[in-house]
Amino acid sequence: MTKSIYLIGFMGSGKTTIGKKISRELQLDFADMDEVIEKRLNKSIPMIFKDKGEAYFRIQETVVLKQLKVPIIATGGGIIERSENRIFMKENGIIIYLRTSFTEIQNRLKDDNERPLWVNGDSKKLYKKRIPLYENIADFTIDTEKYRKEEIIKKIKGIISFQ
Ligand SMILES: Nc1ncnc2c1ncn2[C@@H]1O[C@H](COP(=O)(O)OP(=O)(O)O)[C@@H](O)[C@H]1O
Ligand SMILES: O=C(O)C1=C[C@@H](OP(=O)(O)O)[C@@H](O)[C@H](O)C1
Ligand SMILES: [Mg+2]
Repeated sequence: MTKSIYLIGFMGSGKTTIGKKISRELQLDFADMDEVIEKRLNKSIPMIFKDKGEAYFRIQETVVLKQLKVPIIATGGGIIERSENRIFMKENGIIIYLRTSFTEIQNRLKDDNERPLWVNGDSKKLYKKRIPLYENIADFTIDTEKYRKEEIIKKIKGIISFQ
């Protein structure tokens, strides 16, 4: 395993779920960036946003991104917000974009209250702003509605086996 696999995509696209499954099936180390940040700060994401604000969270994201050296990394949906994150992932990894329609995201996150930017603010506007950012840096794009989870995992396994 030379380069890390970065899973990117909007909130609810399945980065955490799929990343965990792949790491289990391939016996590869995995990191979910949100989990790493929550453990480091001993605070939930909502509490970090509430107590420290989004800007502070974004700084923590960049610090963690640059420190993580494991094969499979599930990023947070906003990792593409900062250009230094985009550049770092492009230079240090293989980027797989889990593409999901906004309607499907709404279905998956309808009861969610763990994502401050989903619960508050204009998530549709955020979605539209971010899609080009995901698309521009992706080395591979997988439609998470067109394929079942098992098929998504099989595709990612294929990408890993070729690198
Ligand atoms: N391919 C998929 N099809 C249907 N539901 C999914 C899929 N991937 C993830 N989910 C569900 O969507 C929700 C968000 O998944 P999660 O892995 O936390 O996404 P992310 O880390 O990208 O925000 C969870 O309830 C999860 O079970
Ligand atoms: O889209 C975003 O800005 C965020 C997505 C979340 O991760 P998931 O994409 O895993 O939900 C988490 O990093 C935080 O709530 C911010
Ligand atoms: Mg996640």
